[in-house]
Amino acid sequence: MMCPVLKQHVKLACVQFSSTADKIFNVSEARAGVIEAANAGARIVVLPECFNAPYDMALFPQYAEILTPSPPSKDQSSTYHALSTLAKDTNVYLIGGSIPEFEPLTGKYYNTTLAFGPDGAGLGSHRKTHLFDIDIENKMTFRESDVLSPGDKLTIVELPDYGTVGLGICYDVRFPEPAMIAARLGVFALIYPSAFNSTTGALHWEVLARSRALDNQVYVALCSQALPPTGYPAWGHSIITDPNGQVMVMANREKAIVYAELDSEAIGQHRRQIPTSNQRRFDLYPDISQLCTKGLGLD
Ligand SMILES: O=C(O)CCC(=O)C(=O)O
Repeated sequence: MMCPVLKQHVKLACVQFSSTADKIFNVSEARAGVIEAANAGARIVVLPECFNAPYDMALFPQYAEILTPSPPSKDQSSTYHALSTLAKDTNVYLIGGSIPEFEPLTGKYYNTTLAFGPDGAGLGSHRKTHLFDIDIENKMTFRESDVLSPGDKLTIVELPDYGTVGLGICYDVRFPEPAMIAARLGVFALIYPSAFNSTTGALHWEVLARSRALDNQVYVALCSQALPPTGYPAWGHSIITDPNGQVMVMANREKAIVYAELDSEAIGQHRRQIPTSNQRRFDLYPDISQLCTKGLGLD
């Protein structure tokens, strides 16, 4: 098992805001938030799930973009390029929330996050692997799979100044296995652009963030959309937890930026104090990080 390494202290920010029907406005909101976070000293900045479009499956195809590093044609808006430029302008590692993706070869749609380095280069992408299909009577029904296809790989991205992070999107946080695999392979943080809702957010948001952190003794960041005046009732409460499962910071439901200093010593310290990572009984159950290497983080 690889020991997670955070090479140096780093300030991480979650930029929480709500998306509207106006893509240009949404991208400008993201830009303003990332600039503010960078000016406050953040070097890893995270945006919410579906930040450039309404979180509404019926509208996904209308907002979806082909994700390509090649320059956009004049009538093709490109969130890819806006994010790449933003990372470069602000000198941050940018985990670009998620955006609706159209894959022209297959005609499929995905919910996809993009990661960029401070030079603007794409570092990796993650297509949501577990689609949000739930039905809680009279409270919350959602079926991403009506429109979206699931991604078929787990994603670990290297941020050269700091180490590696595991990426997931929102509902992915409910699944401990990918988080565990990423942690065993040495990530210092699990990062999930998200948009829970009033029903499941109240039930499970904080406990999921804390569980993934404590299970794996790594940092966890969930960056949510804020609660909009109408439409999808995003839970907000962007949260960063430490490797001991404690909440370092949590927003309310309004627009906000939350910050936490990730300490390069903290993971090792918590692992020495409560050494579950060395006490696993692989004679009784398998080490899933050894079983699953398919597509892992390698675009
Ligand atoms: O897991 C949940 O309760 C919410 C998930 C969600 O909102 C999403 O995946 O977009």
